[in-house]
Amino acid sequence: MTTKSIPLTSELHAYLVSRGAPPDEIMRDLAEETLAALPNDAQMQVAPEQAAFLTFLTRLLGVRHAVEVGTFTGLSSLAIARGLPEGGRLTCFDISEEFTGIARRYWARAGVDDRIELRIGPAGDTLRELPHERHLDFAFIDADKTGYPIYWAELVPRMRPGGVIAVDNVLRGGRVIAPQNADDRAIAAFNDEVLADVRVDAVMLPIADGLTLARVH
Ligand SMILES: C[S@@+](CC[C@H](N)C(=O)[O-])C[C@H]1O[C@@H](n2cnc3c(N)ncnc32)[C@H](O)[C@@H]1O
Repeated sequence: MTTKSIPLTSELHAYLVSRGAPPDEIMRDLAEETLAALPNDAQMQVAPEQAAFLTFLTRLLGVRHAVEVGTFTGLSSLAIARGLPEGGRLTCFDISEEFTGIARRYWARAGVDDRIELRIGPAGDTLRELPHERHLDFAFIDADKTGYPIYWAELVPRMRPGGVIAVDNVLRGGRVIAPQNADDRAIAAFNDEVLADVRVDAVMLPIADGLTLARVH
């Protein structure tokens, strides 16, 4: 019995990943290629247990229409797409053709490219092009941290009642309680905004760098 999440050593993390839903060969290759091609950015990928959780959650919620803000080389989008049923759709938003060029290849290899649409451009602008209706079942926010309040403002009114928004990096490596830069301060303020938002019920989970799940009323 413990009243808080236990710290994960590298060994314990490897155990958790191996006994949870370990990444398959395609996801392992994607992680390896990302590290080789983009060594300075590879840490932006979601953790393997988060990828497994995103697939699980997408299936659990019966998601048919999902959005991702911040696609990078495609690990989280691949995980979400794999959880979609036949006919399900994932719309991805990113600013980088270079990063998402890698994503496109892995979506094709995994056979999910036909259910993913990629929109390139600043998500603050491109999200506004989505229908102004409550049509989204699931959204994952994992882009530039100062943009989170904008993405939240665009997404919440578009979620169907009971739809869920997942938000990554809400702990900022622990720095949310003593912010050291603009991104830390943005996330600390964003977390306060979510807590005060009467349109949602939210929980903050200590998965990887912290993941908030918000259910929209
Ligand atoms: C943390 S990474 C996303 C990681 C991804 N979820 C994964 O699991 O691989 C953040 C991404 O946000 C994108 N990004 C940064 N600023 C953006 C903006 N204004 N609009 C859309 N995407 C943006 C970057 O190009 C980068 O690919």
